[in-house]
Amino acid sequence: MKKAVHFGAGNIGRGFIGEILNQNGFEVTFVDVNSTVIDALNARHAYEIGIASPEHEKIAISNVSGINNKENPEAVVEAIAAADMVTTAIGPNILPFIAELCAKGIQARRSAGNTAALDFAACENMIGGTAFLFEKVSEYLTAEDQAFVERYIGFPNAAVDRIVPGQHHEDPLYVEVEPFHEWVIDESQMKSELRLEGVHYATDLEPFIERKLFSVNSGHATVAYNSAYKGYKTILEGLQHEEILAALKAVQSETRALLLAKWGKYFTAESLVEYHDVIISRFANPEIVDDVTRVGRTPIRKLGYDERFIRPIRELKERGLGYAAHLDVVGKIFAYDDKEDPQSVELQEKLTSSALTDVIKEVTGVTDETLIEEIKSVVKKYAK
Ligand SMILES: NC(=O)C1=CN([C@@H]2O[C@H](COP(=O)(O)OP(=O)(O)OC[C@H]3O[C@@H](n4cnc5c(N)ncnc54)[C@H](O)[C@@H]3O)[C@@H](O)[C@H]2O)C=CC1
Ligand SMILES: O=P(O)(O)OC[C@H]1O[C@](O)(CO)[C@@H](O)[C@@H]1O
Repeated sequence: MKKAVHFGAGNIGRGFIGEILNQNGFEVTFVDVNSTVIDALNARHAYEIGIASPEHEKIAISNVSGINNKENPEAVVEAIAAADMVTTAIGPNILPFIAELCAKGIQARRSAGNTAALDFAACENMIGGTAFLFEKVSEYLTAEDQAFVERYIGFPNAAVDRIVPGQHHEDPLYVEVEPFHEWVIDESQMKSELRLEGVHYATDLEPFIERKLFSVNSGHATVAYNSAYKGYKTILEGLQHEEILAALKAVQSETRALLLAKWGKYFTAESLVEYHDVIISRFANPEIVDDVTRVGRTPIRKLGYDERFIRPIRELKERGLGYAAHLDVVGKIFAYDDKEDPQSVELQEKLTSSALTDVIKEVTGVTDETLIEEIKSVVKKYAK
């Protein structure tokens, strides 16, 4: 049986990556710091996924186990040494913390003379997520290890799309997911010959990951921050408000203009409208209760230079295209106040203790003075 190691036994890990790996006949070892989940995986070696649709289909997942990387890092190294595939879904901020273990796993393969090709795929909401992981892993590799990686280990970028909301069930392993799913891996960066059913292999990931990130993630975040601003608790509640739906459609329209300008070879205006309409219906799935706080989590990350708002704004501006709808959401992200979210607390503290221009520069990385002034004006407009 083929073996996969997956970092992050959370929502997307169990609710999507685990399903695809299981359907492809893999034995999956989940690596996580959550001992409740890891203990349950080792006790049952199985779990269930529920599909959030009127039919409420259930999918049984088997041949799974877990390792707590805090308590048993050596077991993770051994698992990577014997793996046929390694994936992650732990959040972009956490990737640096697993880099050393990944490097040790690679070194263990090299010491054991295991020259079977292996790919690492980071399945995070991030452009160049696996490349970022590789950069961090490289910090722990010697020149000899690097030569080994060059021959046998691939770090293909990937994009995953499935809405898996926060889970509140008695069973810590049960996970409810939307029916839609899409997993794309950049085949040109792979070393292994393994190809999975249910994964789309592309040689040009960039247009597809940008379409996904700037449509699903920018769109969802637009609904979340607008909903938070108006005091709604769930995405579905917020979407009932016509101004919020209009804000989403305005962001989508700017996104289409950018995607067509950059990637007109891949997409038509009609196909993008269809893609965006499907996304609205996914956000409005009545079977899913998705908290605004989940979709709005980590606002400092989401205000990043290459993230879902600042990057499209920069790229639209460079092309002389409109970006008012994106900019409006940026104002509401700065106003986002969730006492349970450490980044939201940090952002609000920065706003009270430092000059606004400095906070904008630090958080967004923007240096264009005109844009900084525009951001300042929306931040002031929505400051509470
Ligand atoms: N939930 C969703 O709908 C989607 C999420 N994603 C991406 O997948 C990633 C994970 O998201 P979710 O599954 O929603 O989050 P989650 O919070 O449910 O899962 C993350 C898991 O990582 C674990 N973790 C945290 N620090 C760790 C460490 N140092 N070592 C090992 N495990 C650690 C947590 O305990 C948790 O189980 C994010 O990058 C997200 O953007 C991508 C597409 C869809
Ligand atoms: O995981 P992040 O980057 O915090 O953003 C949450 C996002 O995850 C998703 O659930 C799936 O991509 C989106 O719907 C949402 O925008």
